[in-house]
Amino acid sequence: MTFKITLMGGDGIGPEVVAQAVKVLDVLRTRHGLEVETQDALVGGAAYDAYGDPYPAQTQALARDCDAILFGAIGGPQYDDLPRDKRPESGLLAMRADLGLYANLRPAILFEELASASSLKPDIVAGLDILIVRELTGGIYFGKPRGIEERNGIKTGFNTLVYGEDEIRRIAKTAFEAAQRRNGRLCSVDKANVLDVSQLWRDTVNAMAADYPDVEVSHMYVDNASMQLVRDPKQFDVIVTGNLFGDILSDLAAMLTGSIGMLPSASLGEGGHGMYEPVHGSAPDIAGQDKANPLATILSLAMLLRHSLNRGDLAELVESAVAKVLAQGLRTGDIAAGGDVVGTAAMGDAVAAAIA
Ligand SMILES: NC(=O)C1=CN([C@@H]2O[C@H](COP(=O)(O)OP(=O)(O)OC[C@H]3O[C@@H](n4cnc5c(N)ncnc54)[C@H](O)[C@@H]3O)[C@@H](O)[C@H]2O)C=CC1
Ligand SMILES: CC(C)CC(=O)C(=O)O
Ligand SMILES: [Mg+2]
Repeated sequence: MTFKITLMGGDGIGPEVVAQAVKVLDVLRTRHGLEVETQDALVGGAAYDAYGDPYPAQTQALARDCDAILFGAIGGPQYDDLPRDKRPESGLLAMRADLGLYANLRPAILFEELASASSLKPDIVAGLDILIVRELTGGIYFGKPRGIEERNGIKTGFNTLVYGEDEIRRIAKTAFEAAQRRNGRLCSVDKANVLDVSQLWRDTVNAMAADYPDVEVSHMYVDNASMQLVRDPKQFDVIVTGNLFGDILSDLAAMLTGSIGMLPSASLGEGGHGMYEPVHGSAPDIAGQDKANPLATILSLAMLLRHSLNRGDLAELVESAVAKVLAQGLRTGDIAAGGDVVGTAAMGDAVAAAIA
C-alpha cells in the first residue's frame, strides 16, 4: 500500500526542519521499501502570503486527502498585526479543528546523552519518560465569546474557557488508555480550586476512573504541577490537561529533555489520520541561519510512522538513528553542552546516514 503524506513546512524554521525529516523519509523509501508519496501544502503565514488565508481551501483539501501530515511551524512578527482570523496561528487552530485532532500527545523523553543539556541536575532528569496528553480543539483557544470591545467606556478584552463533558471524556479516555500501556499512573492537571470548568474536568475524570481500575489517578492544580515538573519530573507518567495548560506545561517539559528542539508531538482524532509536528514554533530569531535543531521534527516523523502508518519497526529505526547521532557527539547549538556543534542540514544528513 502506498501511503500519502502531506508536508507543511509553514514559516520560519518550519521548512528547514521538515526538510531534514524528508531526508530521513527518503532513506526509508530507498533502503527499507516504504511506499510513500508526499505532497506539499502551504499553511500559516506562507499561505496567507500566497492566498490571503492561513488555512486556504487548497491546503484543507491536501490536509484531508492524506494518511498523515508532517508539519513544521507557523508564525512570525510580520503577521502579528493582521486581523485575528488572518494570523498564521488561527490557520493552525482551524486545521486542528477541521481535522478533529483533539488529542495532542507530547512525550518528553530524555536521551541519556543530553542529561547535561537539561536545565536540571542530571539525577533529577536521568531516565525521564513522561507523556503530556493535551486536549487540542477546545478550551480557551476556541471558546466564545472572545474579543476586544468597549465596556463602560473602557477597552476590554475577553475570552471564554469552556469544555463540554463529552470533550473531557474523550481526551481523558485517550490518557487513561495511554497510562494503561505505560506505567499505570495518570495525573489530571486543572485549576479546580478556582475554575468551574476545571471542577467539571476533575469530576469527569474521577467518574471515569472506575472504568480503569489498573490506573492510579491523581489530580494536581496547574501551578503546583508546573513546580513539580521542575522539582521531581519523574514522579509523573501520564499527565492529562486542557489546551492552554498543556501548551504551557509541554514547553516547560521540553527543557527537561535538553531543548524545545527535542520535543515531538502527535495530534490525533478518531482513526489513523494525524498531524505530526515539533512542539516548538517558527523560531524567527534563528530562521534561515542553519541553527535549528531538526530532531523534534525527525522524532515527530517517527511518531507518524508508528501511529498513522502502523510501522513501529521503522519508527524504532528513526529513534535509534537519533540516539546514535547523539552518542556520536553531534549537537545543534541548542543542545551544545559538550558536543560537536553542527547545523540543521548537517544534523539531518547525520540522522539519515545513521538509519540502520
Ligand atoms: N506549532 C506552531 O506552529 C507554533 C508556533 N508558534 C509561533 O512561533 C513564533 C515564535 O514563537 P516563540 O514564542 O518565539 O516560540 P518558538 O518555539 O518559536 O521559539 C522559542 C525559543 O526556542 C528556540 N527554538 C525553537 N525551536 C527551536 C529549534 N528547533 N532549535 C533550536 N532552537 C529552537 C527559539 O530560537 C526561541 O529562542 C510565534 O509566531 C508563535 O506564534 C509558537 C509555538 C508553536
Ligand atoms: C498557535 C499555538 C497554539 C501553537 C502552540 O503554541 C502549540 O500548539 O504548542
Ligand atoms: Mg506551544
